[in-house]
Parts: sequence; structure tokens; C-alpha cells
Amino acid sequence: MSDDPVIRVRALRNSFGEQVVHEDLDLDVRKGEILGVVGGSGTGKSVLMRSIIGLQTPDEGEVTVFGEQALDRDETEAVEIRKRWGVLFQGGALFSTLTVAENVQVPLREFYPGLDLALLDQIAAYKIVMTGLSPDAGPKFPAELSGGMRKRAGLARALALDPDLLFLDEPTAGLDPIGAAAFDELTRSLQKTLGLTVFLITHDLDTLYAICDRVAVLADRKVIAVGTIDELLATDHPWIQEYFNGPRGRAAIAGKEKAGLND
Ligand SMILES: Nc1ncnc2c1ncn2[C@@H]1O[C@H](COP(=O)(O)OP(=O)(O)OP(=O)(O)O)[C@@H](O)[C@H]1O
Repeated sequence: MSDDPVIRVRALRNSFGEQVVHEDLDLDVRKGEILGVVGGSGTGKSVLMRSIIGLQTPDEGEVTVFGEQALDRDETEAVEIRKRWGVLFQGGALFSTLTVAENVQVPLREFYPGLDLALLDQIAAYKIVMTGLSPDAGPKFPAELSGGMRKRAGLARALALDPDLLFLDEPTAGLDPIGAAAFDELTRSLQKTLGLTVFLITHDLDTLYAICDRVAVLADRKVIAVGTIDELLATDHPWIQEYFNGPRGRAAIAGKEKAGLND
């Protein structure tokens, strides 16, 4: 892991009408880490992600990705940066009228329009298997898949362009505990194998304990703390204490100790 930030956000401000969501928000995401992003509902986790990937234009601030300014770029430059990341939106966000394989091919067709069909099929098949789906999932439509399979299909699409950086928005939401743990394990193993940097929004305490290298906490319109869970626990912010030391936080620690992951 290196200390070079892959994502650098400075003095970010986002608002919707009178509602100020972020004010003077700073954040660094280091190369090769899984950074968990937590915060109460409506604190602006998704808006932060959208600002970084260019789906939301902030009022003020600076966003750098891979050392390049991510805001105010012309379309050609923006495309070059977008090729280097993949995004799994909440719920998977698959196109319902396309098969899983066709969904995975969407970014390939968008960014590399010249690829021939056989190659598109090969790449899609490879990504599908890589995320733990059976090859039979390729010709299926999203409605024919379970929630967990849809998440994996969304992940296969996010990995289509061999990204360096992966954005995951609540990837385990709606999954049963076993499915969620399996998805966490998949995220960790892909991150290690592919050398990914991961920006992971979650409410899932088990995910934070199981796979996140550091956690950033959003509250009061900014990132109020970022660090390992032990470092966060050493702060006295009431929301952080309540979150990690509340009943669910304690259950997550107990679960981790039981699974022998504390080594
Ligand atoms: N396009 C938009 N127009 C108006 N308000 C918006 C828009 N997008 C987000 N907001 C508001 O910004 C705030 C932050 O939203 P965001 O979705 O980022 O929260 P979040 O932290 O991801 O919440 P959750 O954990 O519930 O998913 C919310 O109050 C939301 O209503």
C-alpha cells in the first residue's frame, strides 16, 4: 500500500437549493486500500461518490483522481479517467432489458466501439466467472437472478474495463448475512488479486470490520474522521462512539472474533 492518494478531495461544497450537504469536505483515498465510507442516512455519501465520478457538479472544491483534476475537464480527458474506474451503484443498476452478458458489455461497447462480437463475448464470460457467477448466468436477464447474483453481475460490469479504482455503493444492502459475507470476501479477494483501490459506501458494520483498511466518517457536512476502526474508536465523537460501540457494533466485533479474523 502506498501513501499516494488515488482520490484527493479538498474543500468540497455541495448543496441542493437551501440544503447544504457538504461544506469544506476533505478526503484522501490511498492507493491499494479499501476505504469504507460511513455516516448517517442523508449525510451525503452517495453525493460524495457522485461528485468524484463526475455525476454531480459541486458548488466549490477540488477533486483529483489519479493525480488529474476530475472537475471541469473536456470530454476526451474525462473519458480517459472514466476508463480507469468501475462503479457498482446501489441495487446493481443493471439494464433490465439486457442479459447479464450484454450488461457487462455496455462499458466495453461505450469505450471501445471497435471490439468484435466474439471478443466482447469472451471478456463478458470471463468477468462473469470472475465474480463467482456460473457461466450460465450470462444469457439470463436481471429479473431471473437473485439479489446476490444481481450484485455480482453489477460487479462484473464494474470490472469490465479492468479498472484500477472501484466504487461500491452499499454493495451488501439487501443481502442475507451469508450472502453479504460472501460478497465481502469476493471484494477483498478481487481487490488483492487485481490491486484495486476501493471506495466503499456501506452501513454494514460487518463489512467494515471484515475488509476495510480505513473508514471515513461523514457527519456535520464533512469527513469528521478517517482511520482504522481502532483509531476511530480512540476519538470521542458521539456519533462514532454510538456507531461502533452500540449493540450492532459490538455484535460485529463478536462476529469477527468468532470467525478468527482478528489476527
Ligand atoms: N439530486 C438531488 N436533488 C436534491 N437533493 C438531493 C439530490 N441528491 C441528493 N440529495 C439530498 O442530499 C442529501 C444526501 O443524499 P445522499 O444520497 O448522498 O445521502 P447518503 O448519505 O448516501 O444516504 P443513505 O445512507 O440514506 O443512502 C439528502 O438529503 C438527499 O435528499
